[in-house]
Order: sequence, then C-alpha cells, then structure tokens
Amino acid sequence: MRAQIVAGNWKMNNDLSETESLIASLKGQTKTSDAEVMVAPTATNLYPAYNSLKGSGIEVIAQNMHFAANGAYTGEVSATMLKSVGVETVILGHSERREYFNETDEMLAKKVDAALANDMRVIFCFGEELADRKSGNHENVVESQIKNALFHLEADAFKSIVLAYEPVWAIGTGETASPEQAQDMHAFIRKTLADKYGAVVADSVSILYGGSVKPNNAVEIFSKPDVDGGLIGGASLNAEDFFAIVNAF
Ligand SMILES: O=C[C@H](O)COP(=O)(O)O
Repeated sequence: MRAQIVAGNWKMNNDLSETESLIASLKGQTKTSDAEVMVAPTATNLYPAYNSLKGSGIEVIAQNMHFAANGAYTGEVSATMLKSVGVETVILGHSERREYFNETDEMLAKKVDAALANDMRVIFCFGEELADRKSGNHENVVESQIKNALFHLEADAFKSIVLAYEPVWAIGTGETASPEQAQDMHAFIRKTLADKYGAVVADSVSILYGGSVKPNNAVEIFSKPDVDGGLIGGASLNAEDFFAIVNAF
C-alpha cells in the first residue's frame, strides 16, 4: 500500500508570528484520514515550526535546498543545515524554482543526489506548461523531466522519493486539471517508472497531484487510483481548508 500524503507548500508567505498562528490553528484540527501530513514553511521559520509541531503528527519539510554541503553559495541552505533543524524531507524542482531561479534538470539531479546522500526524503516536482498541453506534448515533457533528474538513480533510491505532478497551468490559477487528466498523467508516470525500474518499484512510489487543489475538488481528485495525495499551495494557508483536503481521503 502506497503512502497517501498531503503536503502544504506555504511558498514565500507568513512571517514568524503568522507562521505561529497558522500552526496553532493546524493543531486545533482533527485528522480523520490516514494521510501523512506535511507543511513547508519558508526557510527562516523551519526551526520554530519544527519545535512547535514536534509530536503533532505534522512533519515540517523544506521548500528547496542547495546541492553543496557548504561553501560560497550566498543565500543558500544545504541538506546538512536542514537536517540540523529537524527537517527530513525537501521539495525539489517546483515549477517556481525552475521558472524564476533557472533550475535545470541537471541541477535538480545534483540536488536529489545531495538529499538522498543525507538520508532525506525528496518530493520531486515536475509538470508541463500550458503550451505543452495544448500541443499534445505534455507526456513527453513530463517524461524527460523525470528521466533527466531521476533515472540515474538505483531502484532502491525510490524508497525515499515522492513524485509531485504539477501542471504549471493549474498552479495558483484556480484552473485544476480534471480528475481524469490527473489520473491519465499519473498512470503515464507510473508506467514510465515501471518501464525503467519494474512494476514493484513503480507501484510503491507515491505520486501527488498539485495545482489548485481545494476542499471542493480534493475528494474527486484523490479518488483516482494513481493519485496518492496532493501538494497544496494556496489552500494550505488556511488550517480548516488544509485539513478538509487532508481528510478528503
Ligand atoms: O506547491 C504547490 C503548488 O504550486 C500548487 O499551488 P496552488 O494549490 O496554489 O495551485
């Protein structure tokens, strides 16, 4: 049975006091599903969030990291630094990192390697742009993003990898992939994994959907057989909405 996961990506939102009040609201929510719950505050709030959420069943994860262990990389944060403040999981390859910070498949492969070398779990994001979807090229784009960043790995590494399919045209737009579009792509992703690593590995990897998941569409999206959870942006900034999505399983 694959892990069901709902992760909130808070992006560059919430200062320390806003983070503390969101965490207080999260602690007041009740979980009725078996989904693993994670939240990704901005880097400055990882340590206070980790301390506040310790023992709550909500894991604090990072939005990004650098591939080097340390050195002259002004403004960056490494895997060892994340681990030193209790962070065990990192989101890599988010489309906003690819678009605004020029993250390439090659760079992401190095980041994935660094995270795995430090025994971290990776939520690896990818997804096509609207033009790719319109031209019918979406599967090729997704396949190459996965292959370029992950297919140098041994099968065993996939025990520490979660995939997150996020069509760029659905992020923060209110435009959601239909549950059928999500299922079709997730099945394609699983087949891509199976062709390279075999069905046992492919069936064990959780594949999350991200892109305008809200309380009113989560049940239908999560009901699809190859959708194992969600990476939630906007709706994760409200504790009630986020837990409505967590409990949509
Ligand atoms: O990481 C989360 C995704 O970018 C989805 O964001 P959204 O739920 O605001 O569309």
